[in-house]
Amino acid sequence: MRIALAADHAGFELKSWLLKALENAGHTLLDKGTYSTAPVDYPDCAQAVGEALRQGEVDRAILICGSGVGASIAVNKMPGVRGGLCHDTYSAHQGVEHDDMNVLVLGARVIGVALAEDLVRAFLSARFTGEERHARRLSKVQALEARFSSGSSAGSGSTGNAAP
Ligand SMILES: O=C(CO)[C@H](O)[C@H](O)[C@H](O)COP(=O)(O)O
Repeated sequence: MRIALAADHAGFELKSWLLKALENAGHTLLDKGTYSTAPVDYPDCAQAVGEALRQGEVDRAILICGSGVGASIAVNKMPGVRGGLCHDTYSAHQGVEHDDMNVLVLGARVIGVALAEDLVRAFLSARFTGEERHARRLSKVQALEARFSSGSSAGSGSTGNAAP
C-alpha cells in the first residue's frame, strides 16, 4: 500500500520506528517529515499528509504528534480526509471498516512503539465494508463537510462527493 507519514517533533522518533517497520513489510512510503526533533507545528504536518491523500499520491496516511489531539483536529479540516485518533486496536480497524478512516493519528507521548505497530497493522489490514448503513452515514459526513466548507453557501445541504 502507498502510505504517507508525518510527525511533529514529539512524534519524530515514533515515525522513524514505523518507517522501518513499514518498509520491511513492503509498503511504499512517502515520508513528509519532520526529519529531526527540532520543534515544528503539527498543522503543517497534517497539511502535508492531507494533501498527499487528496492528490492521490497515497492510499492512507499516518500522522503523529504528542497526544494525537492537535494533529487529529487539524487533519480533519481538509475535505475528504478522515482522521481518527486511535490508541486501541478495535478503533484502528473499525474506524476503517465503518467510517472509511484514511488517516491513523497517534500520540507518541501516550503510547509505546509496540502498541503503535499493532495499531498500524490493524489500520492497514482493514477495508471499508461499504454496507448500506455505513455508506449512508459517510454520505452525511460528506454533506456536513460540503455544507460548512469555505466557498460553499451555508445551508446548501449539498451531498457532493468530496475528494479523495
Ligand atoms: O500534542 C500536540 C497537540 O495535541 C502537539 O502535537 C505537540 O506535540 C505538542 O503540543 C508539542 O508540545 P511542545 O511542548 O511544543 O513540545
